Amino acid sequence: MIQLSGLTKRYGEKVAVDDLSFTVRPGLVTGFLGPNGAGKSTTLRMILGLDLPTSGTATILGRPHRELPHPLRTIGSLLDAQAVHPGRTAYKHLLYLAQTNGIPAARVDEVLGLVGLAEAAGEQAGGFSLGMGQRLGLAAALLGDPPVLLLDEPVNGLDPEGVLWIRTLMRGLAAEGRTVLLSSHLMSEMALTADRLVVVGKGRLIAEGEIGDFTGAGASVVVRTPEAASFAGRLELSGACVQVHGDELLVTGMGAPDVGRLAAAESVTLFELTTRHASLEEAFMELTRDAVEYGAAR
Ligand SMILES: Nc1ncnc2c1ncn2[C@@H]1O[C@H](COP(=O)(O)OP(=O)(O)OP(=O)(O)O)[C@@H](O)[C@H]1O
Repeated sequence: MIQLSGLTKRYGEKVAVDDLSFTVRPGLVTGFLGPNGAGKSTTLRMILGLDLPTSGTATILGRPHRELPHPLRTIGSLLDAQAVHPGRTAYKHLLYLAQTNGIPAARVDEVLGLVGLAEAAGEQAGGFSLGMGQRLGLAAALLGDPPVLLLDEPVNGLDPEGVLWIRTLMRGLAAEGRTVLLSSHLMSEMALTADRLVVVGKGRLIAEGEIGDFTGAGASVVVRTPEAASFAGRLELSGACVQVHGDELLVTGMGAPDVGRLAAAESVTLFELTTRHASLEEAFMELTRDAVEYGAAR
């Protein structure tokens, strides 16, 4: 469990994180989503004790990071996968981390296997591809077998196979009961990976909830009927918003069951009755419309 309460970070006049409060629960993948400059990295750095909040608190299992007796065994993180000494082998890099955190050396081989780097254990990290670097970063995050994981843009720059691998790994870790917080500006990726979303813009909380809450909110119903014009009028009388395109109606403000019931009551023939969910991308754009720092002119 990660808990943020009134978390705020100012850099001079700039408010990077503004009174942010939310809880990240165990057993789920929580997506931390926001446009560039929204304050995601600053928030993650404060959770990890790498930046001090101007005010407010961030706790992991009830304690601020600096008070954790065994940080790596409590929270594993991946912020910048390139932050590895280039001349050190993958094995040595992990061994050093293990030794300085009271983790048995045998765990190094375990995590190297877990992330698919067993073969490359003796290679210098400086020669790693982006994907291998991400795998090594994840191995470090998993080293202490922590109940909480926090990853900043873990799929950035990965090929489709790497993306699928990370997605499966994240879902598996959450299924084991761990708390997984994943930042991203890729809403399409979040739709496939996360159970819950926390959306921020300009440092502030914009929305949080289950993935379905986001796509469900923008749902519309497509109706095809030979009696389009008259049925549209009837729907509007019942409070729905209707756009007519030939024999097709796009209905908002009324769910498919109610549209179907009304059609039955009025003996209207329907050729199609389909709920169309807004994509997460559409929902995200709508939510963050006013919070994009440097968006294209509209
Ligand atoms: N050390 C700093 N000094 C001054 N301003 C900073 C500093 N770090 C971050 N900021 C500003 O705070 C805001 C939030 O930045 P942050 O990197 O946390 O956003 P982000 O959501 O992670 O963005 P991105 O997706 O682009 O990484 C930005 O406007 C950024 O310019």
